[in-house]
This record gives sequence, C-alpha cells and structure tokens, in this order.
Amino acid sequence: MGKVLKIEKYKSSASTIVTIGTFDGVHVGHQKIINRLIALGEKEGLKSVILTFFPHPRMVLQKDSNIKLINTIDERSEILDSLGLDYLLIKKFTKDFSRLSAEEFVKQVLVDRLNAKKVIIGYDHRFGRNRNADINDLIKYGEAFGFEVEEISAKDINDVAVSSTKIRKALSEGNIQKANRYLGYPFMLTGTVIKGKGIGKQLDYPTANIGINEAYKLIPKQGSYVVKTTIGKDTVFGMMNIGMNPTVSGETESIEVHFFNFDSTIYGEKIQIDVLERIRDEQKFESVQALKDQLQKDKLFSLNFINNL
Ligand SMILES: Cc1cc2nc3c(=O)[nH]c(=O)nc-3n(C[C@H](O)[C@H](O)[C@H](O)COP(=O)(O)O)c2cc1C
Ligand SMILES: Nc1ncnc2c1ncn2[C@@H]1O[C@H](COP(=O)(O)OP(=O)(O)O)[C@@H](O)[C@H]1O
Repeated sequence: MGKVLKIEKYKSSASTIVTIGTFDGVHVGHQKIINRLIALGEKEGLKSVILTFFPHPRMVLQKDSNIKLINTIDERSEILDSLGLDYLLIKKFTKDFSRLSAEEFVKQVLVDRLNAKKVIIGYDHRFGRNRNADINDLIKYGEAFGFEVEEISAKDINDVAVSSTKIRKALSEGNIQKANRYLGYPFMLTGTVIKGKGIGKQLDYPTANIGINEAYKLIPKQGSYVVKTTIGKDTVFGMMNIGMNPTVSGETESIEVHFFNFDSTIYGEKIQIDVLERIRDEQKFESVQALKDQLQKDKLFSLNFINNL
C-alpha cells in the first residue's frame, strides 16, 4: 500500500523513479506505464512515484472548460494507490504553478522534492509554462541535474489504442462495455445516499438516491444499468437509473439504485457503485403500472446478466 501525499509536504531522501501525468481514468494504457514504473523501480532500487495534478489543468487554465472527468480525485487516488506504488503525490494545479518555467519545475519539483534519478515519460509529453518544453528538453535537464529519462514511444502508446477521451465518449454514449474494457475495471460512481421523493417504496422498488458532490464527475448517458456495490461486508447487485424519472416527476436528474435481496436503510452512507452493463434508455410510461412492469423485466435482465458473470 502506497502513500497518498500532497507534494508540498513531501521531500524525498530516497532516490526515486517518477512518472508525471493527469491519469484520468487510470486506464489500461496508464496501467501499462505504471507497471513499468514499479518494475523498474524494484529492479533499480528506486522508490516509485507518480506525480499527478488536481484540478485538471484545463479546469484551471480554461475556466469555461466544461471538462468532465472519468474519476474524482479520490477515485483516482484509490485506483492509482492500489497498483502498488510507493508514493502518489498530488500537486495542486494553480495558475501560479502553471507559470513555472520548465527548468524551475524540473529543479524545484523533480530534483529538490522528489530526488528523481529516473523519469518515465510519453514521447509527446510537454511541460512548463505554456507547455514550452518537450522530452528532448527533459533529457538535457536530466544530464544537468543527474537523472535519466526513459521515453514511452508512440508505438507503445498506440499499441494500446486507448485514451481518456475515447472512454469519456463511450460513457457519454452509454457504451459501458467498451468503457470498462478500456478501463480494465468497471467504471465507478461514488456518492452518498440521500433522500429522494419517497416514491420508490410505493412502487415496491425502493431506490437509494446517490448524491455526487463533484460537479466535474462524468455521468454516463441517461438510462438504466446493472450495478454492483459493497455494503458493509456484503457484495450487493442492483439496477440503477440515471435520468429525469419522467413517469413520476421529470424535473431534475437523479441517480438511483434498487438493490436486489436487500432491505436496510442506508441514508447518509458513502457508497461506490460499479457500473457493469447497460439495460436500456429511460422512457416515459403511460402509467405507474407500466413502469413497474418494465422494472420487473429490468430485474430479470439484470439477474440473468449477473448469473452469467
Ligand atoms: C432500473 C430502474 C429503471 C428506471 N427506469 C425508469 C424509466 O424508464 N422511466 C421513469 O420515469 N422512471 C424510471 N425509473 C425511476 C422510478 O421512477 C424511480 O425509481 C422513482 O421515481 C422513485 O424515486 P425516489 O427514489 O426519488 O422516490 C427507474 C428506476 C430504476 C431503479
Ligand atoms: N432494496 C433496496 N434498494 C435500495 N434502497 C433500499 C432498499 N431497501 C431499503 N432501501 C432504503 O430505502 C431508501 C429508498 O426508499 P425510497 O422510497 O425510494 O425513498 P427515497 O425517495 O428517499 O429514495 C434507500 O435510500 C435505502 O435507505
């Protein structure tokens, strides 16, 4: 288990191997780089470090940017940490930080704080004020300050053929199978169980409404999905709806889950939902009975899917 730290509190006496990036999604391409980082670190006796930024540079530099992220920063930290790094450092990305020259960044962060002896970086990585510097500059700084640079080639990156952008698109289109294949783990939603309208129990399908605090979190296309979660020590499956509930209300978007074989009150609990499969688009039904009939079909679809896992 690694350590998640703010970089302002970190100064490494041990020599490190470092990779730098936003890593939104921590997808199979990212995982490949991180596994290489860890393996090389072990081989060469260097502590493995990921330096990541939050908020996303686009959220800071283009204030109007409506970028949505695959992971909240807590989700990203948890997934990165689970890969077996020594340290995950989160650098708060600010306007001031973005104004550091490439050389200042290398000296102040990579050298003085991280004590980097090796840096693994993608062939097209750019850094420093106005993204002025590239990998060749980094190699020169490495010669001056005493670290090696290992390039991840275009071929290595293209072989994986996965990108955070492609995953965002798949999620926005409701293509959860594709997103999950690219992620290498099920897409997750994390939130707190909040009060809804109290209609679920009347329908005989109580639904835990999930409140997500992070406005920048990407929510998949509206519709219903098969999901899985852990409540206490139990694995619980369910069916989730993301949408406006047009049959009974229709004003605001909600995210709600009906869990199978479950009947506890869980208001206020923090919950992480793994999204496994899409069921269908949301519909406006003629009657509450028609909605209930559909929910019964959705349940059968879900149970069948779960039985085949
Ligand atoms: C799997 C699932 C699918 C749903 N699909 C629809 C739908 O297509 N149309 C609709 O109006 N409501 C749909 N609902 C939402 C119900 O209307 C909703 O559960 C009800 O509004 C309860 O809300 P409450 O928890 O805020 O009381 C769905 C709910 C679930 C769990
Ligand atoms: N099988 C279940 N699935 C989801 N929530 C359940 C279940 N059984 C009990 N609950 C509890 O009931 C609440 C949902 O009831 P519901 O009538 O839909 O009210 P609300 O509108 O407040 O969501 C959930 O937040 C949870 O605490």
